[in-house]
Amino acid sequence: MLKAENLEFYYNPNQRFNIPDINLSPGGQLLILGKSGSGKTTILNMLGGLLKPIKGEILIDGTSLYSQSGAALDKFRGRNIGIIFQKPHILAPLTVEENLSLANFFSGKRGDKNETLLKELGIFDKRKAKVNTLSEGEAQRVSIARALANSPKVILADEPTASLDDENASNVVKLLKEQAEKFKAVLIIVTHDQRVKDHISNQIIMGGEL
Ligand SMILES: Nc1ncnc2c1ncn2[C@@H]1O[C@H](COP(=O)(O)OP(=O)(O)OP(=O)(O)O)[C@@H](O)[C@H]1O
Repeated sequence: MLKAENLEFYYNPNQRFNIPDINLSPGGQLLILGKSGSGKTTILNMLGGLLKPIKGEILIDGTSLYSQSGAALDKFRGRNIGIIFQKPHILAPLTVEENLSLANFFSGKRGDKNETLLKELGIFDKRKAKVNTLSEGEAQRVSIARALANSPKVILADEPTASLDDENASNVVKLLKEQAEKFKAVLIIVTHDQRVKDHISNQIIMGGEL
């Protein structure tokens, strides 16, 4: 389902990242741990189709991610990959449901499960609220709903618990796992948050520079 092989990347040649291979079946989960600056966001961006590796290949359902470019890659990403960014990438002046509709629009998929998703994430009552009026935890759940709105095959989350208290952190990881299991999606979480460690047993540690 998701394979990353022989990936190489550097921003400058003196700082090369040591990137482990990844091979996950549908429904597979992986936690990528590592200290700040070890390259966690960098690898997530590569897996998410946002940063082309210098060498190596990423395969999603047999399709080589970076054999596509431009609009084709954008479309593939919109249909197959849901990314939860470290800082919620949601449009603050829009309402919760408008943010989800926008995600559906860009991927060309129907938003027939938006309502269910909002209910499951506990933000259905806030569907008419503008995102800039929500608490941080609620905004985080909206960004999760938006990432999941197109039933992606791959869910990538970058430090999804960083700004949350213990209870919300645990809830967010459980929600991500539940949603991934429900749709047999691959789930990859990158974090340095030790609280997430107990939730996903399949783990790799980024070793930083070579
Ligand atoms: N666009 C860029 N240009 C140059 N260097 C960069 C760029 N983005 C990141 N870096 C550097 O690459 C290293 C890894 O960054 P990255 O954001 O992947 O780490 P991280 O493990 O996600 O860190 P954190 O946990 O603090 O978010 C850092 O030293 C960072 O300064």
